[in-house]
Amino acid sequence: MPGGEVLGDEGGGHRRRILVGPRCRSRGGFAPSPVRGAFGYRPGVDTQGNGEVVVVGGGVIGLVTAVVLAERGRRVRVWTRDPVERTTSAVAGALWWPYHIEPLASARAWALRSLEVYEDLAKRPGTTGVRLVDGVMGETDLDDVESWTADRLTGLRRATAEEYGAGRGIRARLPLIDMAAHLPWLRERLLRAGGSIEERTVSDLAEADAPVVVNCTGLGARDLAADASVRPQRGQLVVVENPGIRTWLVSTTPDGESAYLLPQPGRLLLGGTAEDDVWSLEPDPAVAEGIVRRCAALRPEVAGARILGHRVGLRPVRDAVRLEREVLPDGRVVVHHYGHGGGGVTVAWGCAEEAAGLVLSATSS
Ligand SMILES: Cc1cc2nc3c(=O)[nH]c(=O)nc-3n(C[C@H](O)[C@H](O)[C@H](O)COP(=O)(O)OP(=O)(O)OC[C@H]3O[C@@H](n4cnc5c(N)ncnc54)[C@H](O)[C@@H]3O)c2cc1C
Repeated sequence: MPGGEVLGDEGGGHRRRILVGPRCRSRGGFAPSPVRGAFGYRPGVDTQGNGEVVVVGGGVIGLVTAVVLAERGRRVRVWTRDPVERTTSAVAGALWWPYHIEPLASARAWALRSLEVYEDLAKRPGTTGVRLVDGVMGETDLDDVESWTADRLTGLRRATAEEYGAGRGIRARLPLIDMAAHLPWLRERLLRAGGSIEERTVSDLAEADAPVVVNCTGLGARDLAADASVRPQRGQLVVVENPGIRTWLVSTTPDGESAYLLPQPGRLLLGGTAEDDVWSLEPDPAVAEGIVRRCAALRPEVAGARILGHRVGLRPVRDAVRLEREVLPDGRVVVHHYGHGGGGVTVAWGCAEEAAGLVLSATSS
């Protein structure tokens, strides 16, 4: 991993690959703390004031939350079972649009806040992986979109028949994020802000030896927070050589299947599927064939494009994103922040700021 320093790599039960950045090294770093007390927490430690936070989960939600906290002066350690490249977040397309995420009103507000951040990051696309790209969202009414985006979308208008003959749609310039570049960039930003990242699997949130723990484990919260209401929604994508498509396109067929084309640097992503309660991470060849067929019906040049690979991810869907504070019996605070469904990238900055607010109010009261 570029930029970070690996401090430790222990054998035995826990993998412990720890990355720290320059600010962290200069002030002594975050060595892994020994396990203390019945819950791995040292009784009698200041539970309010020392500003230290453990964020469990290093997907887009955990990393952005950690960045916001670290840049607001908190000492932040991220504990993640998987390196960023193997998270659901790394599978995402990732177009800015609140999709399969509830409650919609909050998701839209978080999305609009995140839009501001992404528009700024898009000034440095080569570094951040964020670009503003034109495209068409099918089966969508202009009035509906205008009602919640309040003039915030660049170039928003009805799509012409030439742009989208398949039906009604809107055209806009939206953030399209290359997660292969963006997640490592977020990781570096966190390290630069003094945070650290440790690869370790947590079996109990009380293991974290900090006064505040933020639970950003996505689907992992099923076990970690004993929350069966967060469920997998399987999504499959096909990665092809780009035959020259520069704009994104999202469409729904009359029988409710989705088809989307997202041009990313060096490749074109074709989607997709949304299968509730399916756990398999194996790409299904028949599903892949259907995706290519649906996309080729929209953009015929895709039909012969060389397939570079297949991707599958499990969206952590929930009736509502869980963003709330829980006080443990020993006085420590857990902020739960998971269940972002198909819109985690879209809302990341808005809801991370809200999560950070819960953390900061817990440590300042
Ligand atoms: C095919 C597909 C396309 C998508 N397209 C888009 C899109 O265009 N736009 C958009 O906004 N969103 C999109 N999404 C949704 C988006 O990917 C998710 O909403 C987002 O990745 C959720 O992020 P997360 O950080 O909560 O979860 P994850 O990325 O799953 O991260 C969870 C983290 O928790 C860690 N963890 C879990 N359990 C434990 C444990 N016990 N101990 C330690 N660590 C643990 C994991 O290792 C990981 O680091 C798409 C998803 C899929 C599958």
